[in-house]
Amino acid sequence: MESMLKPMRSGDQDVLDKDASVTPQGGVNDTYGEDAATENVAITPWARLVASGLELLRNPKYNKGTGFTEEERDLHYLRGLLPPAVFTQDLQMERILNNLRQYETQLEKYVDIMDLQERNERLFYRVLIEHVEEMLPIVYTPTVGEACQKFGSIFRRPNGIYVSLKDKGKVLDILKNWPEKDVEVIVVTDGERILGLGDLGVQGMGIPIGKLALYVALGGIRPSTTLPVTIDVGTNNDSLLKDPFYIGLRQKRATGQEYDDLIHEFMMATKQAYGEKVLIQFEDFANHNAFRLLAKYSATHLVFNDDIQGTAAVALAGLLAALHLTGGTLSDHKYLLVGAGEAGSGIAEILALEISRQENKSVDEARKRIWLIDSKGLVTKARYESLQEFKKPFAHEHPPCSTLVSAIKAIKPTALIGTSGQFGAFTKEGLEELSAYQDLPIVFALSNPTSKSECTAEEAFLYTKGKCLFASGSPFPPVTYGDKTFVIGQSNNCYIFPGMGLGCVISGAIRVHDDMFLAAAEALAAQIRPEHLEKRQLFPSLKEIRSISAHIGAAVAAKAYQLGLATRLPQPEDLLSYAKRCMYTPTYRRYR
Ligand SMILES: O=C([O-])CC(=O)C(=O)O
Ligand SMILES: [Mg+2]
Repeated sequence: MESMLKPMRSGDQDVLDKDASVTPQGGVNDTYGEDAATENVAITPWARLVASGLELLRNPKYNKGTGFTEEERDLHYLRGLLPPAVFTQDLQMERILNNLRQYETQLEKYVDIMDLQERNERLFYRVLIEHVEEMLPIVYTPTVGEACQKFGSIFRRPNGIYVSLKDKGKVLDILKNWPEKDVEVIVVTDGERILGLGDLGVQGMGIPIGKLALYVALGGIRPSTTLPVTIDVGTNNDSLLKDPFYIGLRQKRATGQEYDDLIHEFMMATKQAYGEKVLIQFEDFANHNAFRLLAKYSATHLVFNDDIQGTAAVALAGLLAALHLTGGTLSDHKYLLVGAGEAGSGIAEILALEISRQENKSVDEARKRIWLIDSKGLVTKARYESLQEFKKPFAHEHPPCSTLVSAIKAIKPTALIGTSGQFGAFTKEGLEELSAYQDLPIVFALSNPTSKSECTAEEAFLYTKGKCLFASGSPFPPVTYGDKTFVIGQSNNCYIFPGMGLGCVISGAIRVHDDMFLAAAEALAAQIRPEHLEKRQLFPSLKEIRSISAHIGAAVAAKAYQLGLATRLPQPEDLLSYAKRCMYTPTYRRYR
């Protein structure tokens, strides 16, 4: 009795440590080893504090600036730290937009609006959500491309996690430095193929930041659960290596085992830190890594590659919408994909899969409608041995064609889909040829940003004499040809990934299945109405994107449940209304 009451002396701890039956082991969720730690093991004293005063104003997650009410100013030690006026969020938004519209360049607008994200997160998302068509070209494609090119010069406050070769063996520790422990969506790049702009090294970070801003604004994912990551293994971009303001490792890209080891450590650390259900979106990796990493980690992680699968699903949705105007089915068309990288082969594969489902035939049979042309010409059987794996299934028997025009003449495609990253690849001659033998040729110029588009919207309508069904990856204004004005649908994966993320999160999916992308594409295509088709608009307006994302999220979640990949049980009865209810809204909360 007496011994039980004796206070423990420090020496006793050593006795306890030696006795496995009483040494604390930590629970299953003791990711950071805090519970398992003994007196001899160091841990970090993480703490959560209630912010007040100036700290509250400097905390973007909670700051409301002039939006704090009189009562909140008293309660939270803010009185005197703010000018006397109290603004509504509406008025604050108007002020932000007024300022933004004064800037002459898009890059200035980018810097200004991203600064707002660092000051007042809710106001930032309110502006994005309510002015999505105006804001997307700034925070996202095309301006984000320029922002990445100049990321070192415009760098102000860091956002997200940078994992570099210097951090080998410490990636889990790095994740612990991120203040949020409940992470649901990660977008990760290694910066090697940023849009169509090539290797921008660590400066590719603008892309994960931009994509995740869209996950929140367009897909309703909670901002605190998003994590942008850039893995810096060096860059082969000589001008960046010479740029004094470059913010990454100043070395050539690591490859092989060294590269694979760092990626693997990161992938393992994410699971350890955030569990099985964290969604990881691979973004803007170069071809030679993109396909490999996707194949490798699809089996063990909740991952997808946006440039392969997201772009493919959005293009498929555009093609399904186009059928309303051309008539017939997907298998009545013949597709020529210009550029056979991630997007090109992703589109080819999803198309083949959808055709095989619709027509009840084999995927191989369906692939016969689909042709690829790359920098070496038409992908044919004769080139089989030298082709990269992902192109081989589309190598058909055919005499060689070295130019696009000769391929169009020979194949006579009804849909021409560009993912080449080559500005001007769709020439006047090519488009004229394409429209010579059909009434409504489908022309998708998907390369980003605008400076890499295969043709402009105007060129597409001009050279096809107003016949084409056009969509582009980057935004274009409406085009008037003759007495008709056409609205240009943006075939950009931003229609798909936010809803995909929402669907995964609300269902607690543990793997991404191709059928979830088919479901997403069909859900997007179902949003097309006669008023869109009248203007030959193959994608609904981005103004409706939150509702569209909810539909996509519900369709993706339904598929995840159907496939047994969902863990959030029981399944909600009405997935659409559940998806809507789960979406983040940026109105201010009242603080007590
Ligand atoms: O970011 C975009 O606009 C679409 C995309 O994934 C890319 O072009 O790599
Ligand atoms: Mg991309």
